[in-house]
Amino acid sequence: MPSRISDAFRAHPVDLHPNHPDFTSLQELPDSYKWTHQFEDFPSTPVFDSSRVSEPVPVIDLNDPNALQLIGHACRSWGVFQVINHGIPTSILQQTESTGKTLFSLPLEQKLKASRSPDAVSGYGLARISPFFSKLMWYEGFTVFGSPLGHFRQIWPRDYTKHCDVIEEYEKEMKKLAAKLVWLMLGSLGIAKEDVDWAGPNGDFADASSASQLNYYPACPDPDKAMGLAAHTDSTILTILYQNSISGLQVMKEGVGWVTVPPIPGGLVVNVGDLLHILSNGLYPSVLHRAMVNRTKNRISIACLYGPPANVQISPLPKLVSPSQPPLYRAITWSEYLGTKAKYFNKALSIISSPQKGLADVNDHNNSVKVG
Ligand SMILES: O=C(O)CCC(=O)C(=O)O
Ligand SMILES: [Fe+2]
Repeated sequence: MPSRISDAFRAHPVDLHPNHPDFTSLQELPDSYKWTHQFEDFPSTPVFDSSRVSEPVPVIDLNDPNALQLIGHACRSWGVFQVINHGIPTSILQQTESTGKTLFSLPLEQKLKASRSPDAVSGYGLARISPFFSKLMWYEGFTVFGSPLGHFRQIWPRDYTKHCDVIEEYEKEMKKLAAKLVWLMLGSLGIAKEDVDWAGPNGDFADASSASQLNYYPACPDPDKAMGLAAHTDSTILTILYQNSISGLQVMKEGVGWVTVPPIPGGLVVNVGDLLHILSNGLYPSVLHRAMVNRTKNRISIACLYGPPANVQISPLPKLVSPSQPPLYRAITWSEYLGTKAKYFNKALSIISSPQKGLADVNDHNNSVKVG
């Protein structure tokens, strides 16, 4: 059983590099990138009820005195919301975006110097979820877990320190915001600091782990047939996503279908991840989401993937369990969950459902089905 985050990935290597494309050289969408409804793994065949017009994804002002209730409602009914007045200086978000842009604009051979090795977490490469789909995604990404120094030195032999500083500052701010959001999300369920022993003596989640995921979706010659990042839920407690001004993120709203989350100036998207789904005993569903691409514009997004210390057992919080609400999931560490996700992808939550009925479901794997 993996005891560290990196061990979870080492146990499930994903070989991503041999055919890494240079998107700038492709004038037409190759067949291997064409996602169509004819393919059974096309992940966007929602049960779409066109008679129901969706409300927009909630936008919550963190200075609003009702923020706690609004967050609770958003988590329960959407599993996602946007926040404004979150306290992260715009300059930090802009500088991080600029580092991302600089990185992805480099020639392919330069980026490949920082390739993520098959059994590692950090580095440049395709989407980690790629092996679960027969079609390729119009996407490139760079994951930072721990220090980016080694990779950044390869990419920018001269000015790597500048970019390392940007990422470090971004991560520091994001971790602060993430801890605040976790308490708001749990607080809206009546959970107090003393109910979460791994939050640390000050309740500041000092031992929490996080990774930064830079996502890049180059302009695409045939965006209606392409997929940026296929439908998935995040294996986190929560994810904070910054998107540049180009729209692309969509979330699945039950009974409605895919709903676009439009970028709002200064706003950040907050996703409920699988581990919060578990902690909340299913009250807050992890949100199924995907990213679409654009014909003329390059899109960048930056995700802060926030989780607990790697070895803490995560299970439905005792306050949310009762004889009428038995625990839906067994206890699991983040490392172990990442290993389960790497193996079973969107079936991971049902695999750890309690009592262990999930194993029987493994064979009817269907990527379009929301788990949990
Ligand atoms: O680019 C986006 O909008 C989504 C990114 C995402 O889902 C992720 O990084 O997990
Ligand atoms: Fe995601």
